Amino acid sequence: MSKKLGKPPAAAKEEGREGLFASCSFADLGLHPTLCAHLQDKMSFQAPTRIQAEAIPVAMSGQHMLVKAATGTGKTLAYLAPIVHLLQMREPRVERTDGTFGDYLVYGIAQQLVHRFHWIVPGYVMGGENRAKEKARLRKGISILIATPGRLLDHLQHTASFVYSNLRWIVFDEADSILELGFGKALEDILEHLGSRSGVPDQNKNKMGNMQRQNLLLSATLNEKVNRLAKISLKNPVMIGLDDQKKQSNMLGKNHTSLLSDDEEDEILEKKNDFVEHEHDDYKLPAQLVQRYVKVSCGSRLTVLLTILKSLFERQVSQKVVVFMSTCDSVDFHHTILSQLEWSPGLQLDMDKKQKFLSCKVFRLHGNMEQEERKKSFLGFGSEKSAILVSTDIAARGLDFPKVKYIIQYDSPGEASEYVHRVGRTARIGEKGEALLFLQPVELDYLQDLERHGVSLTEYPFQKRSLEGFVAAEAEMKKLARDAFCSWVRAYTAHRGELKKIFMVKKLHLGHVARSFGLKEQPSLVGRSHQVQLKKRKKEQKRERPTKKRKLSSKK
Ligand SMILES: Nc1ncnc2c1ncn2[C@@H]1O[C@H](COP(=O)(O)OP(=O)(O)OP(=O)(O)O)[C@@H](O)[C@H]1O
Repeated sequence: MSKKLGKPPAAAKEEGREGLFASCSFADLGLHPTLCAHLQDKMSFQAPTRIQAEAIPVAMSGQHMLVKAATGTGKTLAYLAPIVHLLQMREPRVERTDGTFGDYLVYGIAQQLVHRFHWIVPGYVMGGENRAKEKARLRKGISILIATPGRLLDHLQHTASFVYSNLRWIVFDEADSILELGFGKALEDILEHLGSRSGVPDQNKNKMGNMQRQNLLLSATLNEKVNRLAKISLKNPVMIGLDDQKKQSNMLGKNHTSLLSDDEEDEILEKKNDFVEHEHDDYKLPAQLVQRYVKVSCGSRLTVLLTILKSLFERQVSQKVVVFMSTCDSVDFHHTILSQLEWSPGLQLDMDKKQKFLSCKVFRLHGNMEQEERKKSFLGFGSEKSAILVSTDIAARGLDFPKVKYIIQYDSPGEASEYVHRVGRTARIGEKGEALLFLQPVELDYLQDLERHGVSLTEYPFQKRSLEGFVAAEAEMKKLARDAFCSWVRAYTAHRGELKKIFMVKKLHLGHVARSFGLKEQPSLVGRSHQVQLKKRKKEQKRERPTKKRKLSSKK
């Protein structure tokens, strides 16, 4: 799925933008004037973000690079701009028959970036499509190729017309996710095939003169799992965003005076050579993102979801929300509920007066949908001013929908890295954004798991809670609530004979009744008349019990 380039947010909150943009210009970074003009005039990018200002010169210098930066800070352009810069400078001009120069996982952004340089051709091979069509595209020539690992390896092994002898850059965007998806072996095979494993001399002589193959590895959630990929693909990389960690220059050699065995020493050395250390496994999130959780019992989840969505869309005319669910079936069910649920807002029960509970458009996205349907949802949600997207984790990574203000995680994501990418669909490029995680009371320990990765959430002041707080804070209010609770139960008990079979006081859950009066607990100090009612209730219950026993024994 492609990324989209948005214009810089004119009204983005200053606190979000503070520290996001660098004080230099794209030209200061050494990018070609035509490219700088294109970035500014056609894409409305006035200045580079800090991560771009750090990474672009490194990528242009030919060094390997490892980048960890928060979601929505412009990592894509950080590697793509230098690639396009170097390709458009090439003399003689890049031709389609020269084949592929860079592999990376983003297509839409590349299309916009090369607009002024028509001789540079981006393309993709991502699976889910006819292999013959992909082969035909590769035969014609693609200068910048976006690929999924499996499909790329397949073409490297089986498509004779795929020219990659000029390959100069290999970019692993969302490196940790590629590994989590089980593509570790495919990546190793790709690097082997391209002769780009460190320690192995380049097998394919590069027609770009003395240019070295350059590998770049990026993510907002680089964790220790990427160490193996980093070790086999990067040689003396420049590390960006990992500054509080040990730099590679600190790497130590083997200590021959050590009392440890060779195996133990090797293990320690292996750990010391790690690029990303376990104890610094925290993730990068946009500073302006507001993160909260709401504690909801399982039975109230759907009601709370509907209430929150309703209030979000009533609060603001234009509102874009992504709701994450754990499975495709759940997405289908909730998408239907959210898009079709009707209600009568007043007391008018006349069918004609019914209207949609949520008036905005609702889209869905998951892996079991046809490619065409997915594309439609993706483009539809992207272009709406006010809409909901119900999705599985398929939308969690890399997708750049403009103006998403709210992320709801109806089901927990599991891995903390997935949490970070889900919430990263909002608060992009300095915009404001909020995220809400649904947790059942028994799931609250998950918060500690997130804390271990430097992710902290506060509790969402859901209406019910603030009502309870309001009642509890004022003594007078509390008395009113208690009295109201007692008289309500009394009135319930006082239904006349026949109706008692319907309004059965013994079936009431008094704790729930108390909550309906804004009381956290059922009042224990109640008036005399209520005590009488309770005694009556107990008596009735007692009278009932032997009857049941009698019935049971008579059945035997
Ligand atoms: N210098 C810039 N000025 C204004 N907008 C920019 C700039 N660079 C990138 N953008 C825009 O910022 C948004 C986020 O960029 P991008 O998708 O590259 O972020 P990212 O860091 O890769 O995020 P993620 O980790 O979620 O994939 C995009 O809409 C992009 O067009």
